[in-house]
Amino acid sequence: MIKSFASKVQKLSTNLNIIRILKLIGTASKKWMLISILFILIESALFYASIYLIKLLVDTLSKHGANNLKDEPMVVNLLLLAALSAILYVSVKAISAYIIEKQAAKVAEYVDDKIHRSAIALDLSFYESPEYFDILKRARDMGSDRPNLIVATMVDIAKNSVMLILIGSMLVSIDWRLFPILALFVIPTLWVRINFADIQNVLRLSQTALERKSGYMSSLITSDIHAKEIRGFGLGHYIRKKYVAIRLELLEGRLKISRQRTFKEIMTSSIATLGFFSCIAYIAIGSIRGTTSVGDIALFFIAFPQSFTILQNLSSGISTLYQNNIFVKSLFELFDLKSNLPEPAQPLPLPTAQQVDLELKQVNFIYPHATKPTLSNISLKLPAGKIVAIVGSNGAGKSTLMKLLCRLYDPTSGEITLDDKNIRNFSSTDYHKQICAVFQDFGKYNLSVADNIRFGDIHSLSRKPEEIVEAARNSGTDMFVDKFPEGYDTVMGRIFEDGHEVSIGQWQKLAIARAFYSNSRFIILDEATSALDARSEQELFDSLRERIGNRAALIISHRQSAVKHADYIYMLTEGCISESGTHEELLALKGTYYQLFNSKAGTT
Ligand SMILES: Nc1ncnc2c1ncn2[C@@H]1O[C@H](COP(=O)(O)OP(=O)(O)OP(=O)(O)O)[C@@H](O)[C@H]1O
Repeated sequence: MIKSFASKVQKLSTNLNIIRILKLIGTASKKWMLISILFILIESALFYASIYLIKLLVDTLSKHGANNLKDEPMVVNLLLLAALSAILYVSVKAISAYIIEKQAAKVAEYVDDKIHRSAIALDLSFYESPEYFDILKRARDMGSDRPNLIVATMVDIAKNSVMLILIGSMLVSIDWRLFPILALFVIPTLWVRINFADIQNVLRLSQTALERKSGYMSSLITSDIHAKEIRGFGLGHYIRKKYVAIRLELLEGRLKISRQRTFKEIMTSSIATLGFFSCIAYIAIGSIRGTTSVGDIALFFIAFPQSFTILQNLSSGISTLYQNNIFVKSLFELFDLKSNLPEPAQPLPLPTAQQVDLELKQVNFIYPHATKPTLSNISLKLPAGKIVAIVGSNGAGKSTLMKLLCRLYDPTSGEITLDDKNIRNFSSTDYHKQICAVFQDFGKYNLSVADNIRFGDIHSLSRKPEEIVEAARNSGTDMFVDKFPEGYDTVMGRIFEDGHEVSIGQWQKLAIARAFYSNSRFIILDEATSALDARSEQELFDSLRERIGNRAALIISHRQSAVKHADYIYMLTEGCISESGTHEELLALKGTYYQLFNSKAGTT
């Protein structure tokens, strides 16, 4: 057991990330960390002083007897000092609690912000990976309370360690054997707690995916997104039962461990209590035989239960740290994740010329974790000021190509160039400003209409409010916004009380307005008009060239009406370009493009 305990302690010191946690706490609130340390020292010193003064008092009383008037001032002084240090001790303890709360709040704020910063810095591939979601879930599960708990536990461990040294030295002054005997009896409790914290951590790791699944089931039942289908198909109770089954499975795993731990804790706590009473018996015998002074007996009865409590507190503090280590580890894992899109050491300046082309040259792409390529040997050009379209059946790779153009992923091989320079040579912030995309699953921001449009160019300070109105007009958004009493200040969506819900097509117009508002050189529309009525769609595409000004546009669509005006069209088939040309040329070819738009399923 001793060997196993030693290896546990070693594992504990290497695995607990203590240094890194301390660094994190220091970075989050250096001032409050130093104040905390100061208060730990003051509190411990006062605690020691108040106990030691009582020992001196008892010694003085027992030496001369209470009727010795000569010692009266001394007794009064000792009494006053003991009372004063006890009052100071409780006051400092109360202030310490406030300091810990303040420090913990600072750490929680810092951790929260760092999680958000890390999540923002990661590229899209992390959001499409289950492993990343597991890390993110555990890091998010830190919650706002867990950093508080960790800070409070660390402070508690520090305080208890200092007190243990002070109280231990008191006990050693009575009899050196007392302290090691007590420690020896407490070790099994610590061993069991660490051991089970370890087992619990392994269980938590293995349960993360299932926890996420249960969270997903719960969100299906409670979210507004699925509310219609859940009711329409009567799925509510089916999903609820699945949720309950998962929760039961999770609970059973945890309870199994808790049952084993309860049994072992009863055993080890009994051993510790036995040690406690053995020491009392030892001192009681010493006092009967007259080998221990009355002051020492008083000191023992005050200090000994305290040292027992301190040892217990230390053991539960360490096991709390150990239990929370899985979340701390995930937090640091999240902080350590690096984007798969490296930034150039010396980014090139963006081209200044008006007319620059965006080009894919022999691009191949395989999704992370996928086994076969989604795009193979793609070469296409989006010339300055031109409108280019990409068509293809479901799963052909159109949206993937768009993700590469937006540099949400880097090609596996081949290159994408802007003005003949590989886009990897530009800083991603600079490059992202060159491209603006309306995705199939575009964002719906429950904010004002103006904010929804302004998000297209949020960093520019020189834009005028009239430009928001112009973008709204170009996308057809003005037709419904003008009817709102609060116009562009109207809050969209129904999440907030004063929100105004609009139709999916109207949301889509708002997303297009956002793209039009942006100052990018290139606009990509991926099925961006799928929810628009036929007239609005036709109007938009018929005059797209005027609406986008001198920018180039890439249109991804299944509809002939959306692509027929394009200067050039690429047909994508199973990740490869199978045909290319103008609308008329492709129809004349009578190949896949022709079949797509002239088959019964084809849309016009
Ligand atoms: N995140 C991903 N991870 C792995 N594979 C993916 C991922 N996203 C898409 N794929 C694969 O890439 C293929 C192409 O998907 P993509 O979304 O690019 O097709 P699409 O042409 O836009 O289809 P649609 O017309 O239905 O929108 C899919 O069949 C799928 O197998």
